Amino acid sequence: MIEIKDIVKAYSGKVVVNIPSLTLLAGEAVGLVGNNGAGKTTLFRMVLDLIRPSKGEVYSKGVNVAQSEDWKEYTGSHLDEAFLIDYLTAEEYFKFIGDLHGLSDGDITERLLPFMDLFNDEVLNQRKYIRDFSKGNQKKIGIAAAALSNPELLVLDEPFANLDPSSQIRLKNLLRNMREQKQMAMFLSSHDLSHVIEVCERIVILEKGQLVQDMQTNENTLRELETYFTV
Ligand SMILES: Nc1ncnc2c1ncn2[C@@H]1O[C@H](COP(=O)(O)OP(=O)(O)OP(=O)(O)O)[C@@H](O)[C@H]1O
Repeated sequence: MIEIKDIVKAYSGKVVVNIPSLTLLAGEAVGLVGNNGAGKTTLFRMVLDLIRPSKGEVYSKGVNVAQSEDWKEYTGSHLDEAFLIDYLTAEEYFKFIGDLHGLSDGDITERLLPFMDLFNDEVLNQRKYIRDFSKGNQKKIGIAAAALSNPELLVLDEPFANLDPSSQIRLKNLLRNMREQKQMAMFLSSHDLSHVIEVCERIVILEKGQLVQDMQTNENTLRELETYFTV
């Protein structure tokens, strides 16, 4: 589904991402972990063509993301609050995103149903603009909007950050359900090792821009990651 070929991103001559090769299969959930500044967000930004690599290419279903808009049809993403529209209510924003994908109001309502537990009565019918929501609730809005089109690929940067413990568990279960029911491929970054392992069948570790490990998750993965990050 996604093929990263020999990408390098450098700022002022300093290389911040350098990945010779990384492939995500259709329906596969890959968790990206790594310490602050490892290059996770920069990698996502290149996958979503928000920034261009200094060298190399990202292909989505065999097409260079920098040379086509086709991938936008089947890719949902939420990296940060800049993806939201501050001056809309949550409902207006979902309608805006729904319209982009040709969804009716009924479709939108139906597709938001699985998010109701996560929303915890704090997202819909609040009569306030997105800019006035808490960081955690803004994140919930962004994730729901990213998933609204039932994308084949969902890219989320630190989806568990800023969420309270109950919301983290609800989100984890929601992501697992979306994977199972819709065979949605996912590319998620997280500093929460246990949650990301529970959602993803494969974990990739980035360190200083380099891919240092690529592993299938199993019952030992959490211990292995904790050992890796214990320095
Ligand atoms: N526009 C930019 N100009 C200069 N340096 C940048 C820019 N964007 C990112 N960087 C640098 O690239 C490196 C990787 O940053 P990035 O945000 O991708 O890391 P990250 O793994 O997402 O970190 P975190 O876990 O803290 O969110 C950092 O050293 C960062 O300072």
